[in-house]
Amino acid sequence: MSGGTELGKQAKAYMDRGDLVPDEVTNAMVRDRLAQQDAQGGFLLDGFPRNVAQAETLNKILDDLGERLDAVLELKVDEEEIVKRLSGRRSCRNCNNVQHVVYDPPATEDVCDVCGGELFQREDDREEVVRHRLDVYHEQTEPLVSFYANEGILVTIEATGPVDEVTARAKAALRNGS
Ligand SMILES: Nc1ncnc2c1ncn2[C@@H]1O[C@H](COP(=O)(O)OP(=O)(O)O)[C@@H](O)[C@H]1O
Ligand SMILES: [Zn+2]
Repeated sequence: MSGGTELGKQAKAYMDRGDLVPDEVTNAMVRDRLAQQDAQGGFLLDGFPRNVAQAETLNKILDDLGERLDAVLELKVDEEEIVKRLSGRRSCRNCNNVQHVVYDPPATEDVCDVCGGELFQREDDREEVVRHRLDVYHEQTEPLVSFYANEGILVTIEATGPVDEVTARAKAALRNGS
């Protein structure tokens, strides 16, 4: 979410607290993005929808475009593992590379392996905020599991383990639709 605009500043305040940005903001972004040329041959949405209202809006947007979702992928991970992954994440101020203090430690502490820029911890990756994001998930996002199961397009995988294994599991599950 880039800097200066009033809307950007408002959104950042929600994000830093670990709350969802208001639906008007995200819905408009998704509507605009899906209308662009390169989305016509297919698209993958990551982190949207995050609540039932967004899911209903998404169905309307897709109806208007004459499209529909083929699959919704649910990644299941133990909660304490999620806390470890996010609270140990470090992002580069310069090139947006993402590393992890334990799982992908930089050669020099707090220095990006890719560009030598400074690694920092996102405000919302602080442990207290991660735990709040999990509460928000259970309250607002988890209902989408049954929403999409009812639509018959939910695909669930266990997302614990090495990145390449989880990637392989996701690809296989999306091919088989189960
Ligand atoms: N669909 C959405 N609706 C509302 N806010 C969102 C949505 N997606 C992302 N955000 C905002 O952006 C923040 C960070 O997004 P998130 O997907 O958790 O980041 P990451 O995938 O990098 O961990 C969220 O906590 C929330 O404030
Ligand atoms: Zn970098």
